Amino acid sequence: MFVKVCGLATTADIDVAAEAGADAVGLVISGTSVRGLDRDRVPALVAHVPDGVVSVLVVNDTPAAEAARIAADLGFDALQLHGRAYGRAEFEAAAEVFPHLWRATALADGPDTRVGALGEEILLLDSPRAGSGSRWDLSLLDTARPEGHWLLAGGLAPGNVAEAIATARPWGVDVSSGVESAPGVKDHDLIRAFVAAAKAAPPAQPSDVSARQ
Ligand SMILES: O=C(O)c1ccccc1NCC(=O)[C@H](O)[C@H](O)COP(=O)(O)O
Repeated sequence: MFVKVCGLATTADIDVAAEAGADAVGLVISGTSVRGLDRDRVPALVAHVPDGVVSVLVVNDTPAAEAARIAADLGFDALQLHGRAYGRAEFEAAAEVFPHLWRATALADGPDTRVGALGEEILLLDSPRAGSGSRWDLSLLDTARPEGHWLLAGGLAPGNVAEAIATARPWGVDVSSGVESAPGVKDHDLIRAFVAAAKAAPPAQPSDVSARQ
């Protein structure tokens, strides 16, 4: 089970996630998120991500091509374009600069659920309110379940991730609010507990596929 911990804010957060066994960590640049980092802090944080852990730049209101340039310049491994602001044209513009794109969307918005439909390497299905800790109706997957490299997100936490994996059968999971002690403040014990619970859950898909390019 591929596990991403999102919205990290300090080098200690990164160390804990990596030591716990997270496969990917997300750093958020956003004018609307409590987890939005001052841009001058991002270079040191991404440089701190150890080899073997996928560093993901997460944006929701930065123009896609600009975000792609930041991802390329700072040496991120992937760029997660989050929300309805990013359509095919934005993905194509970003891919010209930086090819390792992840598409984050809400199933309630009726997106194309084929992984790679907009050229992305990974599809992330989230609640309509990203980063809010809100769960969503996983029965929507019954008629629109993706295949391949897709992550389940939205209101996951150490205590519900195993059940969510069993229901949704994703390739991986993503968490932010559920491993925090307060909005934007990561709780290191919760990160450890989340990664352990997700890794212990029986995989619903083969894990022999890697997201690292
Ligand atoms: O985390 C945020 O604050 C955020 C803000 C704007 C766009 C995306 C954001 N997060 C992206 C993620 O990948 C989150 O981990 C995902 O939405 C799940 O969040 P949560 O329900 O809080 O676990």
